[in-house]
Amino acid sequence: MMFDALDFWENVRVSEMRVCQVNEVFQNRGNRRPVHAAAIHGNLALLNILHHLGADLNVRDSKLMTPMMYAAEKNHYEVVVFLMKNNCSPYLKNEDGKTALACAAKSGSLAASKAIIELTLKPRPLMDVVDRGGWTAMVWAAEFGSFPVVKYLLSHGADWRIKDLDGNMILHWSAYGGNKDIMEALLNVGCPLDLQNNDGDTALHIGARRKTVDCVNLLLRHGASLSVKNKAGHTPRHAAALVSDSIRDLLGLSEVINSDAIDVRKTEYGKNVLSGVHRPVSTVPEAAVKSFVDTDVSRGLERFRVPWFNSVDNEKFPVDSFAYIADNSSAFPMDTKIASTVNMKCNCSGMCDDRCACVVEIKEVDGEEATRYTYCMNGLCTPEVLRDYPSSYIVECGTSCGCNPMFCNNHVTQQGLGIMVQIFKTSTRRRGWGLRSIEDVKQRQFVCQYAGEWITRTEAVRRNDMSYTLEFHVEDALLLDAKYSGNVGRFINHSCKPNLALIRVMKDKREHRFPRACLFALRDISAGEELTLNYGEQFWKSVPYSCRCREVDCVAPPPTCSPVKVKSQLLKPKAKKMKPSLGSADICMG
Ligand SMILES: C[S@@+](CC[C@H](N)C(=O)[O-])C[C@H]1O[C@@H](n2cnc3c(N)ncnc32)[C@H](O)[C@@H]1O
Repeated sequence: MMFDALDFWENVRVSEMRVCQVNEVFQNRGNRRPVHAAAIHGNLALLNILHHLGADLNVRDSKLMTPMMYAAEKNHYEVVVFLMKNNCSPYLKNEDGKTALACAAKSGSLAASKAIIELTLKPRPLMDVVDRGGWTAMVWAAEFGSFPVVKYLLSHGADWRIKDLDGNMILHWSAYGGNKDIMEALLNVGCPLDLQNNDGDTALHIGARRKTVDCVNLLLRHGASLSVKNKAGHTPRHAAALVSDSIRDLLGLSEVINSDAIDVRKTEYGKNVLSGVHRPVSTVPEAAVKSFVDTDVSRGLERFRVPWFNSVDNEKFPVDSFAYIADNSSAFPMDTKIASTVNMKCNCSGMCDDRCACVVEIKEVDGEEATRYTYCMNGLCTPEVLRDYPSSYIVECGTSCGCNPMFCNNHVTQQGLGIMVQIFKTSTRRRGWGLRSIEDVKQRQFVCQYAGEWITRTEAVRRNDMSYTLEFHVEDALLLDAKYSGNVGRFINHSCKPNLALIRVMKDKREHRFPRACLFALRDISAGEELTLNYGEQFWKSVPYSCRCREVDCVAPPPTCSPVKVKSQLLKPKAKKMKPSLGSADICMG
């Protein structure tokens, strides 16, 4: 027996509530049950009681809505978390075919969207579920103008290429919704600008018709075509003629906007080029505008897609020249025995705090306690990590720790890529491909790992190419080589004024000997900037070419030795004894 939760929802005083069954169906209220009411109202306590009394949490009302869909729609994220943890399926659909995630996205409920994604084991398929109109959750967020939700879903790998039943892509819906930030984010990941739907309309036709001035302006700046005709034979100008003066003026001025908007050579490091979809303009020689390819170089191994882009020449990205790995690997059985006082396991439950054994360091000599370099609540590494760089290192909680990786914020680098990046062809000879960010990055934010294969020095000599090799100055350490197996880190070029720091991160005993090399932002980095690292003096002493970072204060010395000498240097045992402990060690390239 249970009191009427629906009365509770309608603010009827408790004394006036009537008693009802836990699973009673209220036919006069769309076949909802008490659990629906508790979810709609965000009443977690009531939901808990109902659950303990045996209420079914996955029940549907006459519109096939589950309690989780209602809670998601209203952004009651604690209720969503509770339902997810109590085995409610995020894949159930309502009568329109919408999942709870789509309900959350449509109403701009960021916290609820996050709760669903983070508590779903493999969230990518869930994000790409379509409803009866062929719309994904992200399309709903774009139409209803929720930039935070679109950004979150995009950054977690939601597929922007899915077309709806009318052949619209999300860019069409974003032009319809009119939110310029959403449109910019979509253009930045490579949404095709002039794609036509089943009626032949591009996003520009739709923006013009809907009078979404900001979006029309943005589309024009990215080079959207004014001459594409839809099936009725109308160009975007025709569509605009049916609407307001502001749009007509905008389209009338479009040639002026186009002629000075995008110069590939000027903006190679700028935002515009990231769209990869702009058309050649008069200032750019035809041959200089090449390809943007939205394959995922990581082949699904990263939580964000990794596209490549070449606006410089005809070289295609060498997909098969290396195997993509998201974490370090080794071809050798590795001796992981360590003599260490470093604590590598905590007994926390749920979320760790500053008493966590992974975070607190017991000093060897006097038994004093100190806080290690770790992360702030917002996920950025602490300022001390960069202050004490390169000797700083981070200990994260690992698989044998008691905490819950879902809630503990000491697992930052274990989720793969930290930001959305793009591999691009640089325009400087010798620098080849590089890596850039396609979102703004905060100082101290985790960017990515430098993943590679652990190899011995003998193997390094056999490979005879130190271009992708990281050396950890730790006693009898192996070398980390990304030549044949690596991740996006292997495309990071050197700069004498770098924007990334390479920090050692360990999460368990094995990683104490073989730490992961993780890259954190040394300063705020804008979307479009190339990500760079300082390879260290040793690297420039051993290569037969000089640095071409183009920094004004480039300090790389001119070439001093031949490739043959590099090889013979490698064969000799190191003259200087390697640094004995992690605490004082640093890492360098080559
Ligand atoms: C780790 S790889 C970086 C990715 C590389 N650009 C590619 O296309 O695969 C290191 C190599 O990039 C090139 N490189 C990186 N930074 C450079 C710089 N500042 N000047 C000249 N060459 C650079 C050198 O050939 C170096 O051996």
